[in-house]
Amino acid sequence: MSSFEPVKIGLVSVSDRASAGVYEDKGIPALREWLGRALRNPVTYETRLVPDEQPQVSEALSTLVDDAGCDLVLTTGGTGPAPRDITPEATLAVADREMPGFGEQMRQISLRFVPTAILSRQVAVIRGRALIINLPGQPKSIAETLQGLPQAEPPVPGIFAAVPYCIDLIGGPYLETDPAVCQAFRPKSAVRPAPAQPGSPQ
Ligand SMILES: Nc1ncnc2c1ncn2[C@@H]1O[C@H](COP(=O)(O)OP(=O)(O)OP(=O)(O)O)[C@@H](O)[C@H]1O
Ligand SMILES: Nc1nc2c(c(=O)[nH]1)N[C@H]1C(S)=C(S)[C@@H](COP(=O)(O)O)O[C@H]1N2
Repeated sequence: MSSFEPVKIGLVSVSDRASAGVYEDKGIPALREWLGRALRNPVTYETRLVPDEQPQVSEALSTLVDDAGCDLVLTTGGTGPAPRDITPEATLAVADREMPGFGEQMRQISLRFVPTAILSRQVAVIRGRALIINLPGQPKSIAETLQGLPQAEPPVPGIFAAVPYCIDLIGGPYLETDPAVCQAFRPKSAVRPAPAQPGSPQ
């Protein structure tokens, strides 16, 4: 039994073609794969695969937060400038407050990978006691933005490093990360001692 707090995470893949079955959705598996490596908490996932339609994306986000009780919701896809890219608008439509630093930092990180990073209009917002973050649609961009480039000189922290403390501040569960994947940052005063693991000395 884990003594880390349980967390509920919503994953929303916004893709016309994946939702229509034209291609296999790789967004949700990529999100689960990265989060599964990064988080030590027991996680329950709620997933949605939706087309690029603003009402459907907003509805998915609001029900994941209000009804399913997600602490964190990550979207992938639909952040670009094409007419059907509406994920940022759908996210802002359900926002209580904006968290502009996440989008700013993701575009900076992504510039290290692709010159078209600035084409992503991704946003992050708070709704109730949940954080909602947009990621780009390219499946490989998920690990790129969440993890950054920890081996680069100087290292580029991924945006997930700031997610646990943000969730603390909005009243959510205490997220613990595997430092080999993501070194979460909290001010010293906010760091809690790690819970004892079964089999570890008392
Ligand atoms: N959910 C997904 N699963 C697999 N590949 C994806 C997914 N979403 C995007 N991609 C890939 O990343 C590219 C850029 O993503 P983008 O969100 O701009 O898609 P798009 O061109 O709007 O198409 P669609 O909405 O039909 O996925 C896509 O052209 C596709 O190759
Ligand atoms: N890390 C990362 N960021 C990225 C990309 C990428 O491949 N990797 N693709 C860019 C491109 S080409 C576009 S058009 C925008 C928006 O993508 P979306 O519409 O798939 O969300 O994200 C940008 N950000």
